[in-house]
Amino acid sequence: MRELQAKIIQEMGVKPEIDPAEEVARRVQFLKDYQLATGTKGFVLGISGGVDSTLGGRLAQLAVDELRAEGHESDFVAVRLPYGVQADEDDAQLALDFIQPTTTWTYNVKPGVDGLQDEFRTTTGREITDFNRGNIKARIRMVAQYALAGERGLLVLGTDQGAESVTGFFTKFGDGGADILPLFGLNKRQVRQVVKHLGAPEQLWAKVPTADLLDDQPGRADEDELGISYEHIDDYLEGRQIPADEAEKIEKRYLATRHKRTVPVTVFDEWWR
Ligand SMILES: Nc1ncnc2c1ncn2[C@@H]1O[C@H](COP(=O)(O)OP(=O)(O)OC[C@H]2O[C@@H]([n+]3cccc(C(=O)O)c3)[C@H](O)[C@@H]2O)[C@@H](O)[C@H]1O
Ligand SMILES: Nc1ncnc2c1ncn2[C@@H]1O[C@H](COP(=O)(O)OP(=O)(O)OP(=O)(O)O)[C@@H](O)[C@H]1O
Ligand SMILES: [Mg+2]
Repeated sequence: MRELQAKIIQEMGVKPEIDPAEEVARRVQFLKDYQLATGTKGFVLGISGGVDSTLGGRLAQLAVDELRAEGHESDFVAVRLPYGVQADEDDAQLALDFIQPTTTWTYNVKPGVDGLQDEFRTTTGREITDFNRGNIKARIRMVAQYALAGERGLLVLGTDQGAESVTGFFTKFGDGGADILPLFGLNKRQVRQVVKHLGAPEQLWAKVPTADLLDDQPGRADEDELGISYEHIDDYLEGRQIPADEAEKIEKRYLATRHKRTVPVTVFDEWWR
């Protein structure tokens, strides 16, 4: 195995194979223990219709069901955060049907995003790029979830998992901004495996991953933007050998995005030198 690969696998905590039932039990227990230890009242998570939030949402609801059955106060707020009308709204509704959340809300991020876009133009005299605006969408979703969390004493869940973490394929302080990460340690195919094990319909577990942040290219596949396949990323994280040029692409992204996987850098930090 490549030297950096071994280091990355240790940091990402990905196992070469998993027992889905064991992963569900461990992660539901983690959510329950964390809620009880912090004295909070439950969880909030944006549900996009993608496979990561489908799993994160279902695990949260399973934790809430168990906490309630044990006599604790607990709520899971599943929040739809569309930018106006979402093209794959059907998938989001299917995810909600599967998750069965105690509470479902819809919080349209369009007015917030458009307001910032207008003020960007006023401030700079220029039109914001579609790419940069995509990151604003992800950050406004974070703001909306923290508004709900602050009001109700909830924890914001994040859906960061191994394949996204290693490539830094998330918006810093956007979808990367969360309190706890119940999927961390799984790669993308393991997320699918666990969702399938929990009984989600194929339309959800087989869905092509998309950040879906661009107006110019709606539903653009992550793999297209990344230029690396999830098959290769997953194999790499399971310790398998992949073509050297693909491994180099992953490692280049890993090194360039270290700043996203740490708390803000201070004068005491040396890791970046
Ligand atoms: N070396 C360094 N040390 C400390 N900070 C550094 C830095 N380099 C950049 N930065 C900061 O980081 C910022 C760039 O990071 P960021 O704002 O995240 O922007 P960036 O990484 O350029 O873009 C986010 C990427 O994540 C993808 N994404 C986003 C959201 C969801 C998903 C998904 O899979 O669903 C994917 C999105 O498609 C895009 O490719 C810079 O503007 C700068 O402020
Ligand atoms: N339209 C949306 N509505 C609600 N939440 C969203 C929306 N888009 C993104 N999110 C939130 O941002 C997170 C990161 O997006 P990401 O695309 O990585 O995950 P996903 O859509 O759940 O799965 P996939 O990566 O397979 O598309 C989501 O898990 C979800 O919590
Ligand atoms: Mg998505």
